Amino acid sequence: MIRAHTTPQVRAAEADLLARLPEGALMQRAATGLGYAVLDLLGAAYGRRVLLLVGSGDNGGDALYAGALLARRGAQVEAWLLSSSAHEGGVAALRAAGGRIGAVRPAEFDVVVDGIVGIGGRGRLRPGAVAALEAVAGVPVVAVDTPSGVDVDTGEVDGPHVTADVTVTFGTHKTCHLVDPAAQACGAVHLVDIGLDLPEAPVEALQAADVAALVPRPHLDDHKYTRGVVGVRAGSAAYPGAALLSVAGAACGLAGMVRYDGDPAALDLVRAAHPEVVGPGRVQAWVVGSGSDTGAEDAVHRSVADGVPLVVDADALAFAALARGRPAVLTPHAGELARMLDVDRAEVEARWLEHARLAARRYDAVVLLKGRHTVVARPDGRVRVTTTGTPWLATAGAGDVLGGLIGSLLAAGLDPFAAASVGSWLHGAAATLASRHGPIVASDVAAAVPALVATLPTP
Ligand SMILES: NC(=O)C1=CN([C@@H]2O[C@H](COP(=O)(O)OP(=O)(O)OC[C@H]3O[C@@H](n4cnc5c(N)ncnc54)[C@H](O)[C@@H]3O)[C@@H](O)[C@H]2O)[C@@H](O)CC1
Ligand SMILES: [K+]
Repeated sequence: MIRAHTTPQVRAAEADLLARLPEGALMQRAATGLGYAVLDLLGAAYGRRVLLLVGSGDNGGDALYAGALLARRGAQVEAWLLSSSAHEGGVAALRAAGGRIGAVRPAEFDVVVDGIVGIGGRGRLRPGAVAALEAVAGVPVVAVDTPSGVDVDTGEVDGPHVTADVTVTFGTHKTCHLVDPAAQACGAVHLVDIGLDLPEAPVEALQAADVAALVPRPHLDDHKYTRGVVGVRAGSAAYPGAALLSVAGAACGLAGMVRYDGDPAALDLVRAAHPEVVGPGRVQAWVVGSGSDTGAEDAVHRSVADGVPLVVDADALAFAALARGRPAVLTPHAGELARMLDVDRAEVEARWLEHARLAARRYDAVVLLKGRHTVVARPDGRVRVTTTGTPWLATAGAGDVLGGLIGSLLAAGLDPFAAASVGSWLHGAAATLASRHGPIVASDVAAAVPALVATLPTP
């Protein structure tokens, strides 16, 4: 599991550790990890030109000590001090190692180390920092802890900021490493363990081993009914494709049986594509999805009345309030969530985390906000971010497959938060597997799920 802690949580853990360690030890751990990560990126130190952008706090201190490490290995290291004060010990260490400090001449650098601000950054970057970033545009950047200029605890971005190739963070991940748009500015994120003892994280991201432990697997004495039956109410005579794709997602094999209870006109098409699908009957979870035409309200009503968990997607989201307080997963994209909350789409896209949490609270249900890094929020504010996927997944019908997949996990017994986060992880990973860097369509994603599940480590 990747866990992202808040700045106050990190500060508290840091204070606890600082009290038990010799002075400067924590920063040495951080700076050493940072120095080696820069070395990794450069391939070698000797003769390489490294520019440190140094702010006034400990983030700059980390950059200076890492610069000293690189200078001792033969790199030409220059520090551009962006504030009237800088970490004194770090400045002395860099000087002692042969690094240069002061006015930086226009020169070509192999890498820029962004030590402007980390978890102590407040508000927009100051003009001097912005000018420095413009002067080094195009040079690969390693960000220290967080890309300067992004909001660490929300993942929001308001104004100029560093766009890093690599971000080296310390002790734990921060929200900005997972949540867009800030996550897009991080590049590859490398975590250096500095020994912090941390509480439960409010934001996390499942990894393959976590999914392997959560994904339902049949027991020796299971039969199709004990593995769970998922029912699909999506599609119509006018929109049979939505029925086919929702069923494709539900019929990936993670539940024991799939029932289709949509428009009878679509049932023949569904059966032709998925002969294993049966007609209406008892289920352990419903998927009420897209293309139900005018039948969406009735479909949500009947599914809620059944008392089993449900997925509410697409057209049905207009009636999501009917599922309030039920075990439900609502699966809007940004535009749909904007309508559910009566705000502009741009506001949702600027503040993913806030809006996903707000909707989960307001609808008293798990909300899965679809995006590059999908955000799954529980009413109590706990969040999982999906980091699997490929840009090729932005294709028609992919959401229908996701809804069906989550429904099958609900039917198999996963709680709504687990079903949504595991389903989203599998959906993204299956897309990557199917795509192999090339184009895909939604049915390819569903078709790749069984092979993907087979590659998961056995827990
Ligand atoms: N907390 C921890 O556990 C550890 C923290 N370390 C480093 O320490 C950093 C935090 O250090 P600090 O608390 O000194 O804070 P930072 O260095 O992140 O930033 C605070 C400084 O930047 C200035 N500043 C704030 N907002 C600014 C803006 N928008 N534009 C320009 N300057 C701005 C402030 O005047 C202040 O001096 C972490 O990000 C990490 O890099 C590591 O050394 C080791 C462990
Ligand atoms: K930084």
